[in-house]
Amino acid sequence: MRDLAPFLRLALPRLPWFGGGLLLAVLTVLTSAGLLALSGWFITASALAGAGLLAGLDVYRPAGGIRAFAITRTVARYTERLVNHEAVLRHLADLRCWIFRALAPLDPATLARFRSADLLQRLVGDIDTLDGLFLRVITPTLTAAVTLMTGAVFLGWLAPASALWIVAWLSLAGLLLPALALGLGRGAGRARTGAAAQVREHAVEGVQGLAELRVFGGLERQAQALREAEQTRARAEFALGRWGALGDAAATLVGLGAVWLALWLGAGWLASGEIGAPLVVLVVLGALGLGEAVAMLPGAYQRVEQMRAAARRLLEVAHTRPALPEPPCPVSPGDRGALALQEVTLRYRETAAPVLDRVSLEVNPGEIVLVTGESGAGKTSLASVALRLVSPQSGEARLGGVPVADMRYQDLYNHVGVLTQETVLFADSIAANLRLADPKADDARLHRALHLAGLDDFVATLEQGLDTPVGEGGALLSGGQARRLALARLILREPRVVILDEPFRGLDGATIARLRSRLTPWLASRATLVIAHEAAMAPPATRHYRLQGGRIEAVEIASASASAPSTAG
Ligand SMILES: Nc1ncnc2c1ncn2[C@@H]1O[C@H](COP(=O)(O)OP(=O)(O)OP(=O)(O)O)[C@@H](O)[C@H]1O
Repeated sequence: MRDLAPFLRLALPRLPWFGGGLLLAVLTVLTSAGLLALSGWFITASALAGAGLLAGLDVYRPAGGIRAFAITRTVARYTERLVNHEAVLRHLADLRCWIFRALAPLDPATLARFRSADLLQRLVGDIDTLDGLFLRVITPTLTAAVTLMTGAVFLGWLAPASALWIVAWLSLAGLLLPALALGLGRGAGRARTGAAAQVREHAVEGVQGLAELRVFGGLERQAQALREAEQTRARAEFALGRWGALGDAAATLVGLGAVWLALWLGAGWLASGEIGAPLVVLVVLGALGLGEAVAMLPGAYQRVEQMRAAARRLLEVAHTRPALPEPPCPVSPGDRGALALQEVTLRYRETAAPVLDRVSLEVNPGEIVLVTGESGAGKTSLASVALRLVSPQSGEARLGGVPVADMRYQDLYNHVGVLTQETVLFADSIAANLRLADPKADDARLHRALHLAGLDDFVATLEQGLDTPVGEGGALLSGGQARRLALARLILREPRVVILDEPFRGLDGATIARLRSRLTPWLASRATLVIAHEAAMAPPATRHYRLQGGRIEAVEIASASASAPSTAG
C-alpha cells in the first residue's frame, strides 16, 4: 500500500465528505440488517401469537421500528450516494490539479521523456482508476469493520454465544476474502493498467499521424499494434471479471455460511429453551444482513493492484524534476531591458562538439539583433539559453543585468515575449486565443494586435470575426495565419524583450513586406532578438550575426538586411 499512501494524504482535505459518506454507508448496512432482522422477528412473533403460542405481543413498537428502519435505510442509501459522489468528484479535481501542478514546471526537454499520449493516459485514465480508492476500497473496508463491531455488540447483548461465532466467522471471511481478491487480481490488474496506456498511445498517435501512416503504408502496422494492445486489455479485463465473479460467489457463500451457522446455533438454543423462536429468526436474519458488509470486500480488493499500478505511473510524473529547477532565491529581472549572452558554451552531449562555442551577444532596447545560420547551426539553442530552457556548460545569459538562472520562469516570461517555431493555439475563438496574453484586453486592442501581425484583413472577412473558432491547434487556419495569430498574441502582451524564431516562416513575399513595415515601429522600443535562416525572412535588423560551427560572427548590415522581399504590402 506504500504506492497508495500519497493518494490517501491527498484525500485528507476531503475527509469531511468521505467521513460523511462512510457514516451514511454504515447506517445503510446497519438499517438494512436491522430491517431484515426485526421484520423476521415480528413475522415469527405474530405467527406464534396468532397460533396462541405467544401472549401479550406489542405490535405497535416493532411495526414503528420496521417503518423507521425502512425509511432511514432509503434516505441513508440516497444521501450516501450523493455525498460519496460529491466527495469523489472533489477528490478527482484535487488529483487532476495536483498532477497538473507537477507537470507545469517541467521544461520541454524533461517533458519530452513522456510521450504525449502516455501523459494523456496518466492525466485521465490513471486518475480515473484511482478515484475508486476511497469509494471502492477504503469506505467498504471501514464500513465492514464498523458494521461487524456494531453487530457484535448488538448480538452479544441479545445472545452472547451467537455473537462470538457469527461475528468471528464474518470477520475471518472479511480478512480472507480481500486477501484472496488482492492475490488473484494482482497480475490482471497490473496488465490492465499497462495495456490501457498502450491502447491510448497507439490510438492517439495513430490518429495524429493518420496522413503519414496512410502515405507511407504504416496504417496496418499501427492498427495491428492497437489490436494487440486492445486484446491484452480485454484479456486482463476478462481475468479481472472472472476473479470478480469468483469473489462474489465466495462472498455469497460466506453470507450463507453465517446464516447456516446462526440456524445451527439457534436450533440448539431453541431445543434447550434458552431463547424463543422469534429471537432465533432475528439472529439468523441479522447474520444475513451483516453478511452484506463483507460481500462488498472481494470486489473492492480485486482492483487494488490496478490502482497501485496507476499510482506508480502518476508518482513517476509527480517525482520528475525539471532539468533546470526554479532558483532557491529568485531575483527579479533588472529594469534595463537588455538581453545578453556572455561567453556561452553549450554541448548537448559531453563528447560532442559544442553547439555554441563561447558565444557573446547583447541586445539593447531599441535594437533588432538578427542571428542567421544554416539549419542545425544552433540558432534555436541560443534562444533556449536566453530563455533558461537549457543550461550552458559555461557562460551565462542575463536579462537586465541579472543572470536568467537566478530568475523564476514566470518573472522571465513576464519580461520576454517569445515566438517559437511551434505554433501553439487552443481550440477556441480567435479572441480567446489572443486574450491568453491579456484577459482584460478589449476588442480594439485585439484588432490593433491583429493589424500589427498582418492578420486584420483576414479577420475582417470572417463572418464571426474575433469569435471565429480556430480549431484544435489552429487546424482551421493556414500555417501562416496560425503563426501570425501567435505573433498577435505576443504583441498583445507588450513585452520589453522579444525573441522571434523564424517569424516569417511560411509567408509569401507580399505578406512579409507588409509585416516588416508594421512590426518595425512596434519593435523600435524593445530589445529584439530575431533568429532566421536568412535576413530576408526577418524584420530589418540594426545588427546582424551569423552562427557557424558554434562560433558567432558579425555580418555587414547593409548587405544583409538589404535582401528584403521586393513586393510591397
Ligand atoms: N534537446 C537536444 N538534445 C540534443 N541535441 C539537440 C537538442 N536540441 C538541438 N540539438 C542539436 O543541436 C544542434 C543545433 O540545433 P538547433 O535547433 O539549435 O539548430 P537551428 O539552427 O535552430 O536549426 P533550424 O534552423 O533547423 O531550426 C543540432 O545539431 C541539433 O541536433
